[in-house]
Amino acid sequence: MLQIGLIGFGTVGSGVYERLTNTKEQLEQLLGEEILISAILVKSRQKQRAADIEAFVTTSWEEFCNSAEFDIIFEAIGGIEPALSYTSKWLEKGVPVITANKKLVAEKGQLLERLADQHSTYYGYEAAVAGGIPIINALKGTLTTTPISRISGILNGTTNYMLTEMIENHRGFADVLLEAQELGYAEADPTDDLEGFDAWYKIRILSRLCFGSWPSSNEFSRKGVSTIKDWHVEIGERLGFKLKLIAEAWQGEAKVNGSVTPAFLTQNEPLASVRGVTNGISIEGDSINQLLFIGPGAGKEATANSMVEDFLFHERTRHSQRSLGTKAEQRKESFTHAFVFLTHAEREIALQWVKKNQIAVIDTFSHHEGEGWIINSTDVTPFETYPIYGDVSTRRRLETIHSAQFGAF
Ligand SMILES: NC(=O)C1=CN([C@@H]2O[C@H](COP(=O)(O)OP(=O)(O)OC[C@H]3O[C@@H](n4cnc5c(N)ncnc54)[C@H](OP(=O)(O)O)[C@@H]3O)[C@@H](O)[C@H]2O)C=CC1
Ligand SMILES: N[C@@H](CC=O)C(=O)O
Repeated sequence: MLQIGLIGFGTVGSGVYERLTNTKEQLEQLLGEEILISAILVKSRQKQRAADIEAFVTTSWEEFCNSAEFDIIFEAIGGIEPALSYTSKWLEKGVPVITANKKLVAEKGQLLERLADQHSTYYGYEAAVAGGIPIINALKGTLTTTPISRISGILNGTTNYMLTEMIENHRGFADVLLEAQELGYAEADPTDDLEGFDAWYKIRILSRLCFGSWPSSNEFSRKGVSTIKDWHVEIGERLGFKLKLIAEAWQGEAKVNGSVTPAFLTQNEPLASVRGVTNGISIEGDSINQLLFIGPGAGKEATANSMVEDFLFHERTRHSQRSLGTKAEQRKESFTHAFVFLTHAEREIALQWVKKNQIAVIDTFSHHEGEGWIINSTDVTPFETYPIYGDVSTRRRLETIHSAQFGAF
């Protein structure tokens, strides 16, 4: 009999319980043995739990550990501690651990993978990136030697859901955030979603799989959605762009670069049509051109499905691993233009700034709160600036129309 331990019984943990219970027969057939959810570890003594949980539920770590001879542990509590100590304990005993905890994987994945190797077991983190999309095991299992030059995507379901609702249904920020929390999409502290931490953990994990080494926390930049104003979004829409929180990592000349930032996408960029809680991931390389993965990025069922499939993947293909010796292809900077937003009071300074730096402004839009300028530069500007993804080179150039203002370049 295969004994299962669940650490955490919130949105994801309870989803894993339901998935295991509802597909028990099928799983037992596949695994060739009976499965039993032996114990569940939670934090709060006060919380009401469903009456029909057929497992020992405890708030005591010691009781949990002594309650069974576990063959597999699912961790869905989040954060670094105590998840790190709990995970280490089971890996050291040679028990595989399946997690959805992207923060722990991004910050301590190197250590935990080493521990798993040393004890000939498995640390599975399929569900930690992009909820229901099987991207981790696709990279490990079927793209093992494919050279990759860039990976990019919409990796946070909460903010994509919020941006979609705010733009398409004109709803307020606080209202949609509350809904995303009620739907179980947001992190325990939603600052992780809003300030881009969640997507930043995920792109660091993907970067490790695509380019070989674990990026440290200061190597990838991060900007969340909290600086975005309604009028930035409105101007972007009027000029035909979609605003998305984009995470990317690419192989530069000397090192791997990475970032998380709100960005404006042209309509024909595949990720521009990724709406709601859906995530999208694009993988680029010479031999594959572009692969796209689109699917649910958060939520109970999708994430629990990934955790259970991760466990089965391990059982079937114990030795699958992306060859981290795969030579990565180099990429240039992945955008050439940016959107600059200025208040009307900043206009004169901005005009002087573009002239002094010989930067071409190729389109503008004026709003009662300020202006949006599309510039052909990727440099840091003194104004609120977001990259543009997609080809804007054929846009109407302004210098002939406004040469008196912008100067002719
Ligand atoms: N929600 C989602 O859509 C997704 C979440 N994830 C990740 O999954 C993990 C869990 O998220 P989610 O299910 O949403 O979180 P929840 O807040 O819904 O659930 C957390 C669970 O962990 C338990 N817990 C928290 N701290 C401890 C502790 N110290 N000891 C024992 N139990 C503890 C809580 O206990 P109690 O019930 O007593 O409060 C609760 O059952 C996180 O790492 C998250 O990033 C990944 C993909 C998608
Ligand atoms: N808070 C996360 C949950 C899944 O990883 C998100 O919104 O994407």
